[in-house]
Amino acid sequence: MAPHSCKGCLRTRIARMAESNKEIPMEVSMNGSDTNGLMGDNPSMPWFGMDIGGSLCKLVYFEPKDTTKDELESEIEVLKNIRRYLTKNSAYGKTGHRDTHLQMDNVVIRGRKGTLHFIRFPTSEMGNFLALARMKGMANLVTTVCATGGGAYKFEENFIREVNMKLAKFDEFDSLIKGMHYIEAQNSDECYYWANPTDETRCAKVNYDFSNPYPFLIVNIGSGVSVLSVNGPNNYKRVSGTSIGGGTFLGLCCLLTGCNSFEEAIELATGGDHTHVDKLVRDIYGGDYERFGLPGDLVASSFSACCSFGQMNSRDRRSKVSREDLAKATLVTITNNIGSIARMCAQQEKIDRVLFIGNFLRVNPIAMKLLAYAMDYWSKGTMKALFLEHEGYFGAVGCLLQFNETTPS
Ligand SMILES: Nc1ncnc2c1ncn2[C@@H]1O[C@H](COP(=O)(O)OP(=O)(O)OP(=O)(O)O)[C@@H](O)[C@H]1O
Ligand SMILES: CC(C)(CO)[C@@H](O)C(=O)NCCC(=O)O
Repeated sequence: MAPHSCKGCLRTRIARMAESNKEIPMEVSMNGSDTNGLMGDNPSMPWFGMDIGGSLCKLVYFEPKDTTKDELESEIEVLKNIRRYLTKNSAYGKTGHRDTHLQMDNVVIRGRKGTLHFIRFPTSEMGNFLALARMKGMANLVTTVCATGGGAYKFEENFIREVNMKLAKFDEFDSLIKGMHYIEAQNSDECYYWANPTDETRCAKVNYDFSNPYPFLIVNIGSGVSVLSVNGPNNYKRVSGTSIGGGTFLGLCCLLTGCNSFEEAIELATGGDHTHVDKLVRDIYGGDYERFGLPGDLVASSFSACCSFGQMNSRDRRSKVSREDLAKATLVTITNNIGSIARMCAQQEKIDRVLFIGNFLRVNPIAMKLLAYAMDYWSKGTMKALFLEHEGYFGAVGCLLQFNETTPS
């Protein structure tokens, strides 16, 4: 589908309103000037980018701040209400959240200056989201929304049927990379690494200058994990992936501990000790396995302490394991596995900087520090784990940027 140009869009809107016998609002005038915040060849407001993933839907909303008094006065009520609703609240229903700490002011998109707002909700709530969008009058706008992620395909029909919205679909990895470069260039504090990741007293986030990025590896930890080798702005390939990702962590943690949310899982893990659950090299060797550089405190076998006969029999040992320990062991198991795949991919691609992103890293310093340590240790200091503040939002930003730039599918 070719993206709308301003006038084409206006024509389509009027035609669609006429087709559906809707009253054409006064604000859409027939002389070709659309007063709903349109300028030049830009698509009509509101500008959204959506990344509809397997677990979370990420919604980026661009709020124009350069609107003239005249434009503001003539803006239709529905648009005003949507802007007010999105920007004055930080929670939407029971499960929608705006990450206010990530908000970016004074950004320029397609020549318009404004603020980027970052909103997320579980993809399982898509039905409620569409009902809310309808209630807020979105169905009367006849607008196109940029979308990426698997859900852009899965829910395309629902958007048309329920809110009269067309999805301009963009590839999830093209969007991810474009969004990542855009945000990184706007925000000098975006990229960082963890210094002294294993020392609680000295451990710190340190700013990293990523202005000369190529080549680098992206490890996107969402529900599943994708590994991309990036050699230039439009030159990348997906080199690997694993189904054992953020969704696996949350699923297993809920099953093992009875917790009900990602936040609860992370909170439990923070108070846990994985060595009560895992078998370490020292449990097998009595110390380090020096010849092959395996330190005694390395996990030799995940989750296997609970089923071995040592000083305690397995049932006694299991009864001493807390929910916190199980959550921590799950987090360590999944994270180490991802770290190991990342390192092998980096080695194969001859890349030394690995950018870990995705919402699995949200409020999750344990995983970030483990990844930082693992990359450094196993590469003998030659590889660096990097992180970005807007960890899970790049796809949504990237597809918003591509609107009108290329022809979406
Ligand atoms: N509030 C939350 N609710 C659910 N999962 C969360 C939450 N916060 C962080 N997560 C973690 O983030 C993961 C989803 O990350 P992300 O949004 O990057 O991926 P996705 O786009 O849903 O998945 P995919 O790209 O595989 O389709 C979850 O599996 C979970 O581990
Ligand atoms: C299927 C996607 C790309 C959807 O974002 C992601 O969940 C993923 O990369 N999963 C891992 C698939 C695999 O390589 O085993």
